[in-house]
Amino acid sequence: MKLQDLVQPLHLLVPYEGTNPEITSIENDNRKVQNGSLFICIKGYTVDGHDFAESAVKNGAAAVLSEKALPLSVPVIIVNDTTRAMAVLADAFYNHPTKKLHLIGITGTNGKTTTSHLIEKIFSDLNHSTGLIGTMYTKIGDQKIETKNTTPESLVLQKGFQQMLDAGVDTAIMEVSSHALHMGRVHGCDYDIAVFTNLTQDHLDYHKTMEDYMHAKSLLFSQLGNTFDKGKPKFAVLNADDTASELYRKSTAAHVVTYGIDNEADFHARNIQMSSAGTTFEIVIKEKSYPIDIQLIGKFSVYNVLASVATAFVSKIPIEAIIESIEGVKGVDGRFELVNAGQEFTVIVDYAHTPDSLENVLKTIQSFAKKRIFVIVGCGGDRDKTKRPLMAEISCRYATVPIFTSDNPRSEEPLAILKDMEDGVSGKDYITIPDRREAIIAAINQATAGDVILIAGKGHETYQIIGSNVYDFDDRVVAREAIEGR
Ligand SMILES: CC(=O)N[C@H]1[C@@H](OP(=O)(O)OP(=O)(O)OC[C@H]2O[C@@H](n3ccc(=O)[nH]c3=O)[C@H](O)[C@@H]2O)O[C@H](CO)[C@@H](O)[C@@H]1O[C@H](C)C(=O)N[C@@H](C)C(=O)N[C@H](CCC(=O)O)C(=O)O
Ligand SMILES: Nc1ncnc2c1ncn2[C@@H]1O[C@H](COP(=O)(O)OP(=O)(O)OP(=O)(O)O)[C@@H](O)[C@H]1O
Repeated sequence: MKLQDLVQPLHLLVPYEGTNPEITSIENDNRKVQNGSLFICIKGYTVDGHDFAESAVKNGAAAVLSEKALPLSVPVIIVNDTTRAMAVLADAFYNHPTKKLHLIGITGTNGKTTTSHLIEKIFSDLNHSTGLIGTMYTKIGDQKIETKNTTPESLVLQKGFQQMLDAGVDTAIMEVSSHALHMGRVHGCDYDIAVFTNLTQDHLDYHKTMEDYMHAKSLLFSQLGNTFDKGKPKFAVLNADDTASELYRKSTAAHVVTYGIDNEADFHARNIQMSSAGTTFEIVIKEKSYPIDIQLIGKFSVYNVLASVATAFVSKIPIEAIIESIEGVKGVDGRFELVNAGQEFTVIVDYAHTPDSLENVLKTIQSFAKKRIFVIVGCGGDRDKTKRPLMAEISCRYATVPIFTSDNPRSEEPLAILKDMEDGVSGKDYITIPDRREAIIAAINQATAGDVILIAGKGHETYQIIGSNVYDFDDRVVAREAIEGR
């Protein structure tokens, strides 16, 4: 693609009419630049990409996109915000792939991964070829690729969509983080359906206030309403029981459908009955009631199911097929996952790492636990510090034996993170064991028949980040070894 054509969608104040090289790739990392690349300078959190422009040109860059004038031998195109411009160019370079996909975006504090997996299951059970982008991995057809971010940056994202099309994928389901929305990573994605799960405290290290966090998520819904050229209606699927939905309703020009339990909604759950094996309820749609018997537990699972049912329903999948598919879901990796090695007590590994999700999971455990509840919990380093005392307080409120430990301390001192947690529970009973393996072993060694142990925070993760080192660590493996070694 010629440079002048490529930069046209940027609608530059003064259109670019300089030399017009053929652009063979777009890169924002000078180490990946090849002959003919357009190098985009991004001011990062650790380094400034503008400092690598000269080296990019040496590596073969045919042009550079920058936020300032640079003395280079190739054309330099200047824009105010290279990150946003990169999203527009990536979409154009890969020929607007999301216009050819049925694209579903899911945002919210909790439940994005679970809901996206449920939706993906429904579509693939109906022989759709699906793609999935989220915290656990990116899936393109049958191939799974490890990811660094829940929502990758725009170049990776748009290339991924193009690869999906090449692999015959027709439906892409993606988690959309508030960071990605705020940074403009998903700018240019043509969503068909945007789903909101819920909004509770998280990521205040980045967003600073809940208002800013709530507003960032609204961008998905305003973006949804802006494009009508796919020849089919667009839908915002909102949680009627979460007050933030009001803002998202106002933000979008798309059709709004709601789901809920406590308030009236287009997809309404009633007669919810929970056991330790699963949940039954009725889904009421347009005054018709459909019974469903799922293998997931907790009120939060009912919300995730309702959001998935609503999304599939507005995608014109028959309700009977949707229900059959969801009833077949046994669980999602690292979400309320049982570790069973023949022991007489229950061990659950769950990804709950926000106050709200921890409380939901502990409440659910409380509803069936007959004896003591142990919780092993930590808080991530270099992340929202205000969560720490709250996570500790919730643990002490619901668990008989709260054990505070480490969870990816990163560059922070583990004991300092634990101190922040302890500040939320002075005078309460808890145990502090900084080493996560020792904490798990201690709980398992103390447990007796009928107890429940929740190992919270890491779910599907298979590592522990201490300093800048990444160590192999899987709560499920450690728990199994501890049970076998008892
Ligand atoms: C704060 C943040 O968002 N950081 C993201 C950012 O990294 P960064 O700003 O540190 O980048 P940098 O290393 O300073 O580099 C700046 C520029 O120089 C370039 N560079 C750099 C070095 C070099 O030798 N040559 C070169 O050209 C880089 O390619 C880049 O373009 O760009 C990286 C590549 O796109 C991201 O992976 C990284 O996300 C990190 C891992 C991160 O933790 N992000 C969090 C805040 C995040 O986005 N989280 C959300 C939600 C998670 C949740 O819901 O729990 C997510 O969607 O993941
Ligand atoms: N709808 C929900 N409401 C509240 N808590 C939930 C909900 N769904 C799941 N959870 C809890 O939150 C944890 C994380 O769930 P999930 O991975 O689906 O969320 P997520 O939004 O993808 O999280 P992240 O953005 O951190 O990746 C689960 O392990 C469970 O404890």
